[in-house]
Amino acid sequence: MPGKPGTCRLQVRDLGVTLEGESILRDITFQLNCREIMALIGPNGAGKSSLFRSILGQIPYSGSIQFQLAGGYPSHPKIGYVPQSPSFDRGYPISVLDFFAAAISRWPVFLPVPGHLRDKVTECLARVHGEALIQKRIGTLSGGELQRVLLALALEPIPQILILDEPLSGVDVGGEHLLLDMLDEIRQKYDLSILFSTHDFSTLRHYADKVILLQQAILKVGTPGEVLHSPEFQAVFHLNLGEEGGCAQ
Ligand SMILES: Nc1ncnc2c1ncn2[C@@H]1O[C@H](COP(=O)(O)OP(=O)(O)OP(=O)(O)O)[C@@H](O)[C@H]1O
Repeated sequence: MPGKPGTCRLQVRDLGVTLEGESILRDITFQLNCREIMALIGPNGAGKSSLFRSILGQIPYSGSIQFQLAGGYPSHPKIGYVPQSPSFDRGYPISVLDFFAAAISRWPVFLPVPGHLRDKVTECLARVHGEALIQKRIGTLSGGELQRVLLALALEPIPQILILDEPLSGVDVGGEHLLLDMLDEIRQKYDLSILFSTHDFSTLRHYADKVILLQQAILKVGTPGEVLHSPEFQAVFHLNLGEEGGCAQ
């Protein structure tokens, strides 16, 4: 379901980022509405992660980032963040339960997890249909399973905005659809907005309400069709995806 302008929204205006004297982002203005799924695309080094990091308050920026609740009241949003998939050593001995318990409660990973904490972890994993993963070793999870665990972590507590940095990388095609269907379910169930970056354009039509094409500045914003068929998109990626879009990388 597309976003509902006029209710809550994230408003980014004239955002600029300069790191080590180099301009990374400039003139970034866009709006993310309630329940909207927005995809951020652009070549390597375009500034996608930097934009996320500025919204998260991790790097300095110029311009403004504001969040308004329904009724137009300014507020500090709760933001859930799924970083670019970390890789774990296959032999890493920590279970999903230990990892999760340590992350949400600072419970030491070398102590047995008490019952109430196990129940909490089970409840969190259930939000992503991941209860069955609780005893698996974190290093043995597939790309899609690891993304689900990281997503469950970002949903505790339930945020108003969910940001995912390349959630589809390292996930196979079947897993991609599972994950994106889950994001769609989550935004409706918890009434939140989602901003994610991707290099996979084949899923955009089905899952994104809006797409931003970024290369230091916003080159194009619109529906997936509008962006994928724009001269700006073809110029940046030197390709023509035809009617149905395709898959880069
Ligand atoms: N801490 C930093 N100091 C200086 N330059 C940085 C820093 N972090 C990122 N950059 C530069 O900012 C630019 C944008 O990087 P960023 O990671 O935001 O791009 P991206 O679009 O997420 O790329 P990718 O698709 O490869 O993940 C790059 O040129 C990068 O080298």
